[in-house]
Amino acid sequence: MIEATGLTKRYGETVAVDNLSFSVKTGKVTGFLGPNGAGKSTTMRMILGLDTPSGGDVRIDGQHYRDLKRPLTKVGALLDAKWVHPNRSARAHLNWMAASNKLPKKRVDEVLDMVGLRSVAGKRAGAYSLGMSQRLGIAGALLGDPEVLLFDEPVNGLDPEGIVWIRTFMHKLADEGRTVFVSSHLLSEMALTAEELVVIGRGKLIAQCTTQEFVDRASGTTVLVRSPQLDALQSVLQRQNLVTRIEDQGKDGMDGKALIVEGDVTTDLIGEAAAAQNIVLHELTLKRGSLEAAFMQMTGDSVEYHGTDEIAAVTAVNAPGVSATEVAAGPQEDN
Ligand SMILES: Nc1ncnc2c1ncn2[C@@H]1O[C@H](COP(=O)(O)OP(=O)(O)OP(=O)(O)O)[C@@H](O)[C@H]1O
Repeated sequence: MIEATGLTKRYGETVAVDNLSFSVKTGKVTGFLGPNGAGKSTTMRMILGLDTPSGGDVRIDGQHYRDLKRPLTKVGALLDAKWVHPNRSARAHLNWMAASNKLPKKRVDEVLDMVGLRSVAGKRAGAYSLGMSQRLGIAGALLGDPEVLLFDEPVNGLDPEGIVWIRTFMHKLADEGRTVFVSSHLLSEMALTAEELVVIGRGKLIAQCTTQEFVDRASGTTVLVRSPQLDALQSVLQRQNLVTRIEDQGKDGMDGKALIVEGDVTTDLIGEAAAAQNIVLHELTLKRGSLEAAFMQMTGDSVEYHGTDEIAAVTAVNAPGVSATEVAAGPQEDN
């Protein structure tokens, strides 16, 4: 478990991380999301004791990184995949890491097997592709068999096969009961990889919740209905105070009119309302928002212009019954 409380980092006038509090749970993959310059790398560096906080605190299972007796056996990290001497082989690099951290040499072959690099372990690391370098970085992070793993943008620049490999590997690590904290810009990838999210903007917390909650709260769900009696159905639903609109989604000259029902409605409710009036339905589909849409909404204007009120927004986003639209919109400004 990683726990940050009021974590702050200033670089001169720049507040890179601003009173940030969050926790990262054991046995799950937690995604760390935020626009460019949001403060993700700075936060990770503070977790690892590479930067000193200007204020607040971050602990790993109750301890500061600097107080860990054998840090690599507790926390493994991949911050920069190219942080390897280019003339060293992968095996020599890992042997050096193992020796300098008093870890058993046999562990080197184990981690090489885990990341699938054993057959190329004698090659110069400088000749590795980005995907191979990422695997080597992950092997280094796993060397001490740590409970906590931090990965900064591990899928950046990888091809689809590499991305799927990393995703599957992270799930495996979490299933083994480890704490996996991973930052990424690739939101659709995070939607598949992370069960939990910590979302920040301009150094401040925007949301901490499950990925599904984030998407649902920020972009909500709508229901799409196709029916030969759309107008009649729309009248029925409007009488129930539901917000509806008719969209033409037709292609190639086909009539593609569909009724879109907004808000937190269920397909059950609409199906039953239609049945009660003997209205025929051809399609009834629940449409969930995407992580991209939710992210844009949550980190857009609210971050840019309403930064000082985000802590209130976070409290609100975690409160039941508060719509994410209200949260994302933030307080009204008096102009
Ligand atoms: N050593 C430093 N000196 C001065 N400013 C810094 C330093 N490191 C980071 N910053 C600033 O702090 C802010 C947060 O940077 P950080 O790299 O942590 O963000 P990030 O979320 O990781 O961004 P990205 O996704 O673009 O890597 C930025 O405004 C950055 O310019």
